[in-house]
Amino acid sequence: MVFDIQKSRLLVTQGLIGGEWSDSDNGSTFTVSNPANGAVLAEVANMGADETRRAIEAAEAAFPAWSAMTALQRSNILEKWFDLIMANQDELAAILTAEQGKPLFEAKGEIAYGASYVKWFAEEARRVYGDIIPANQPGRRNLVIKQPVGVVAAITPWNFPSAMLARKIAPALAAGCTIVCKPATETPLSALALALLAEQAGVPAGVINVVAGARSSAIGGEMTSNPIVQKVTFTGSTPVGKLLMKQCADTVKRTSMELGGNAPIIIFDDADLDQAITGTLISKFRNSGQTCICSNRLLVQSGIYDRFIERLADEVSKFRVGNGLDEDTTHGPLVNEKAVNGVSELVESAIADGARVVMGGARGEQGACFYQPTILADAKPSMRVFKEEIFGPVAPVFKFETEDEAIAMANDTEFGLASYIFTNNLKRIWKVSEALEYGMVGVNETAISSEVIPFGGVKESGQGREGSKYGLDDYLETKYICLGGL
Ligand SMILES: NC(=O)c1ccc[n+]([C@@H]2O[C@H](COP(=O)([O-])OP(=O)(O)OC[C@H]3O[C@@H](n4cnc5c(N)ncnc54)[C@H](O)[C@@H]3O)[C@@H](O)[C@H]2O)c1
Ligand SMILES: O=C[C@H](O)CS(=O)(=O)O
Repeated sequence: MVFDIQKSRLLVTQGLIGGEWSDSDNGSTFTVSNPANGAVLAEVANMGADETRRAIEAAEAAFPAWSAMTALQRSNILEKWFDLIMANQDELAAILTAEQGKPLFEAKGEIAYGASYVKWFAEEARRVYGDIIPANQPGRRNLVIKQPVGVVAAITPWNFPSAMLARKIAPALAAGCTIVCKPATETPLSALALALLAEQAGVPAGVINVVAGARSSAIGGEMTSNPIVQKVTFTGSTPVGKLLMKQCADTVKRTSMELGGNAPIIIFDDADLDQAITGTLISKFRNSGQTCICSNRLLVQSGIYDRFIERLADEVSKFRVGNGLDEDTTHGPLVNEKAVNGVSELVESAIADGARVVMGGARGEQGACFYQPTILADAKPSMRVFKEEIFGPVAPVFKFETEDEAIAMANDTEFGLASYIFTNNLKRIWKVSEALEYGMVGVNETAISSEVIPFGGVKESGQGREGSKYGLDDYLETKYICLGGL
């Protein structure tokens, strides 16, 4: 059964500032619509710099009490939040699919994935240890303690509107920080629903604040310039990430950046072809190709090139593209028409440069936000689809001859987020994994994300890690205390 989100008590259209749900100062709103059919879902409070400044001040006011709580007290509240998210998984998923478009089964998976970070950091909260360093001089003790950085600002993307936010709020609160969040303009409803459940879990007023708005640069400008904000954590495109880093420089804020990708999936002649096809379907077409770790370039060794394309086309032809709220849909729309135009332009450019359309290659007939699942053969490194993040259901397949050629092709990009290799040669696994300039390498597996691993990239894919035992470091400062005169 699919929830009617208009009847959902989790459908919130106001921002959250200092524990108060409120309209924008000037009463303006912005429209959130369903990309599958253009239906208007809600009019949401269109907040800007003034509301953001008040939210930052509310987070500052809440910080002393929240950071003074014991780790166990914060942990217990995060555990309650986890329980409430999972108890409302279906309703949250329906809201997510309605505003973002992904199929319901993927949305349910995303809700559970985001919740797993809440549970993980509820546990990690209780393990923020310090050190006692052996004295290098008599009469003193060298102590190291970890303290929360303070007020955090978080800006998140539309492609995982629930999980990307949970992946930031959970470690921030676990560390003792307070936070002001700006969800993507396309998908604010998932963020607001999460904040409502956090309030019900007992997160005190001002600890979590959410300012949604179509004036992203105004909100971001306040977040990056306000001296109260000690850290900005951003997930989104590399160009916006670079802009935010520059804006943060004037007040030397700490930043965590989860940015764009251009993942290679390298399939060697000796790969298990069934495994490689399954891995490609997941890594290329999940969320209709709108994930930061989607395989953007399929590098296939010459010996299995034709067989791989044939097998992949056979599987892709089984997709059922449509409205994510229809339970038999396997792949939904792109987030908006602008995204479809971008994907279409990249495909047309590749075709003009010699790529062969094996299947798809045109806009979907289901509606303005749909693009057909597409496979392009004879793709070349000179093409835009090799250099640019496609962010759509398009699989350009490139041929290579040797291991060294594959490594060189894979690393020929300014991005460095995820990469994948399929081979059963142990020596090759080590050589290629260590040679790839990426933050993450999947070997014979592409479903590599989880709360227990350090998610993040190198080069222009970002800095910092989310999840894992490393994930709290981004929200903690290390303080050295020299205890003398002993
Ligand atoms: N590395 C990761 O974990 C990860 C995860 C998801 C998405 N992404 C990347 O995000 C991109 C797609 O998401 P997107 O289209 O939402 O990215 P985007 O950069 O356009 O927007 C991301 C967020 O930034 C906001 N924003 C845009 N301009 C801003 C400005 N000037 N000041 C402040 N905020 C601003 C948007 O409203 C949104 O909330 C892709 O490049 C994808 O690879 C990366
Ligand atoms: O799009 C980016 C997400 O981080 C992908 S994942 O859901 O974490 O794998």
